[in-house]
Amino acid sequence: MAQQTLLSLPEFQNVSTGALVVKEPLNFWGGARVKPKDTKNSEPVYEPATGRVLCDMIPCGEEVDEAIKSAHSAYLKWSKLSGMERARIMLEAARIIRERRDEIARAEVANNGKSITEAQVDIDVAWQCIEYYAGIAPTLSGQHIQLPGGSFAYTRREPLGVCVGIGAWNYPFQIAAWKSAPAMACGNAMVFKPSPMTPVTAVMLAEIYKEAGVPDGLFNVVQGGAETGGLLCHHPMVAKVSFTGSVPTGKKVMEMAAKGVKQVTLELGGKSPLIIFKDCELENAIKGALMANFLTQGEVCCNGTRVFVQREIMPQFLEEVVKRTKAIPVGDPMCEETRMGALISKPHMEKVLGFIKQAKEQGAKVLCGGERFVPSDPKLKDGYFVSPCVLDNCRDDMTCVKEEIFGPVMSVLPFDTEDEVLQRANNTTFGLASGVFTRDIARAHRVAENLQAGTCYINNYNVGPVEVPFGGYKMSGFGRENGQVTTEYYSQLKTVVVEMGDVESLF
Ligand SMILES: NC(=O)C1=CN([C@@H]2O[C@H](COP(=O)(O)OP(=O)(O)OC[C@H]3O[C@@H](n4cnc5c(N)ncnc54)[C@H](O)[C@@H]3O)[C@@H](O)[C@H]2O)C=CC1
Ligand SMILES: C[N+](C)(C)CCCC(=O)O
Repeated sequence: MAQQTLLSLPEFQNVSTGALVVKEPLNFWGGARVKPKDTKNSEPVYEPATGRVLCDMIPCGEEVDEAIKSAHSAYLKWSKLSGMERARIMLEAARIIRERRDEIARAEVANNGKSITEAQVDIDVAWQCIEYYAGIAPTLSGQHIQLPGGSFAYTRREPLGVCVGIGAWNYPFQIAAWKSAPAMACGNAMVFKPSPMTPVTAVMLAEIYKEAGVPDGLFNVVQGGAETGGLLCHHPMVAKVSFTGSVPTGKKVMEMAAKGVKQVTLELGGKSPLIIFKDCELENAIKGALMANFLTQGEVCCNGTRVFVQREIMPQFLEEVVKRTKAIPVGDPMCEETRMGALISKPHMEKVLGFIKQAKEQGAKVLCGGERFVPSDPKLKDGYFVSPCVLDNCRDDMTCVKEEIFGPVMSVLPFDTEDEVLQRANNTTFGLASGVFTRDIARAHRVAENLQAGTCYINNYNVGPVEVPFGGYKMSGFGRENGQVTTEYYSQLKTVVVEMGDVESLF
């Protein structure tokens, strides 16, 4: 099969698994792709569905400084525009993403391994996020405060300056949009570092912003891992770091940012509870449990992986969940019929399989899946596929119930009473999301109030409209993404006090 590169855009729209090769530089600053200075630390990036090398990720070293300076010069121009002017450009970017949706989705699939159907939704969420913050940009305003004697004060909502975004590999394009859209709406510039495993699509977003008319340097992409991330977090010209990833790395980012007293948003992992009461609408609860566990091969931070089911309905619940889990079409992520693609990497696949093995050793029962899956298509034989797994006989003290697996593994736990299940659901250091299925309206709101998590879904799971704030409690992080409130995390308030009379001095 002919190899296709990102430059051949018309063919790219039909690119199939195993065919894409990315050769262009993946850094972007000053309004253009930038070749890395030093290729010696280059790392191969794999296509998860085939195990084939897709491109090389060449980490940025000292060039990070150029990207940050480029962002700063753009910030000086962008921050002087009115909200309406910024909105017009952001709306144009959203329009271009809509137009190029399938092409971006295909690149995302080749790099991440998730199904094309999901990738298309992710790209839709990305343009919706930019559109949403374009709408908010002109509404940003301060307050007028009347003081005695005709004096007054007013507040100005001002940008922070250069913000850094550090992304994870599970939603590469969407995370870049979730971070850049509110940052730009508030008048900031951004330097974004994708995960070294998913370097391909963030730079497409950079090109789209440029085409839409942002000043050169407003949204930049630097490639790299921990070292590059460290350079960004330590840089004196950076005002804020917004991070998505694991708890241990989040702590390091916070420590580095603390040295420069930089603001931080941390969007970390979870081990979220989904509570299914016997009075639920069972069909919806089953669908909810599947949505809570199997999107993006289970590699979703807010997944409801501890599924608490009231004992009386456990048999019906398990029978139906297992039947539908077994029926999930796993395979070529570029095919429209596929509902589950490949995990991000071989080591990650092995880690997930290790969790399942350990769960069995600790007494859990595998009701289905949990094995490496080799699709019949020979080109997928080295892909990182795992059959979706449902674990029964789980106890709260098992590793699979306590730790984030980040794979297609649902742990099911019986419960008897509301008080008991709330106590067990909250018995975790995480607090990203939670869910409850019940027909009892009072119970639903009581449970939502008592769950210690940044989000509680009532009678659904994993819906994420961009209008709604998203973020964690406890060790799942702080700060929020999406929703109106996120402008507060990308801006600062200046108070201006105006004296209309004479100065009354004590001296
Ligand atoms: N909250 C979420 O959405 C996600 C959570 N995770 C969790 O994290 C686990 C490991 O995944 P990783 O991608 O390895 O997560 P990670 O936390 O190591 O990496 C996330 C990002 O931080 C960067 N980074 C790593 N070390 C850094 C440092 N010292 N300074 C600054 N930046 C640094 C990485 O290059 C990447 O861009 C997963 O198995 C999962 O449990 C992973 C991805 C997303
Ligand atoms: C599943 N969704 C889209 C609602 C949230 C994804 C958040 C993340 O894992 O970065």
